Amino acid sequence: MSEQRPERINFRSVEFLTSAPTLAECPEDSGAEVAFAGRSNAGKSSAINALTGNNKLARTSKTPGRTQLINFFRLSDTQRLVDLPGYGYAKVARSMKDEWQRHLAFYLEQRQCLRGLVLLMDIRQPLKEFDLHMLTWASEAGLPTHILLTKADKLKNGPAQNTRFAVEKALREQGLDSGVTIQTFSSTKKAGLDKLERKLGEWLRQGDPAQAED
Ligand SMILES: Nc1nc2c(ncn2[C@@H]2O[C@H](COP(=O)(O)OP(=O)(O)OP(=O)(O)O)[C@@H](O)[C@H]2O)c(=O)[nH]1
Ligand SMILES: [Mg+2]
Repeated sequence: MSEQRPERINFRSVEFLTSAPTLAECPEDSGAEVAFAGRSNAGKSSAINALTGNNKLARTSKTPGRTQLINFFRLSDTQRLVDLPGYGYAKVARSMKDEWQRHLAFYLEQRQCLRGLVLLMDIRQPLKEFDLHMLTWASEAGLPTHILLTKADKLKNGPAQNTRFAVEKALREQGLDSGVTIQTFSSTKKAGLDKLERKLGEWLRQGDPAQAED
């Protein structure tokens, strides 16, 4: 069986595209998009920077809730990465949180170009309420999800993999494991980048006429 090896996506060619205050103001719903979601401070912006090799691209912060706009990054004319605002920011009013949750659910369900969701969780506190909401929405929308257990550098090697097994088991038990893949990750140590790149490449090339086999 001959396997075609499509060209790797050059994540380093990334450029900031636009910020949208609401999902209604997103760029045109065409091409292919992958969104990064997760609780505030989970490391979404750091992961995008590590992936693209550009530490100045997405603003990171020790203060949770730094990313309040939906930031779009362009990889090519038809491929984008999306940094979603963190959820679970204590200082945001309850009504705003509810509003944001509605937007988020709408985006996951309606956005045609959305190929997959990267869901980041701090490896020291995975599967919080927000994460389960996201997994439920993604599952309902039939959206493949790749979980990054971030800040794995904060743990020793063994326990990091044990956490992954525990999360996999919990998802199976809750019937939320369909279409979900999981890996450990560290932006600071650049650990797990290859696996993440492969998953994103798989998603972003879907439906790309340049990659179509005939
Ligand atoms: N040790 C370690 N720290 C990390 C890692 N990834 C992120 N951090 C730190 O965690 C904090 C939050 O990272 P961000 O990337 O800003 O998190 P975010 O999910 O974008 O946060 P919001 O924009 O507030 O939603 C920063 O101080 C980062 O330096 C990691 O892999 N290892
Ligand atoms: Mg951020």
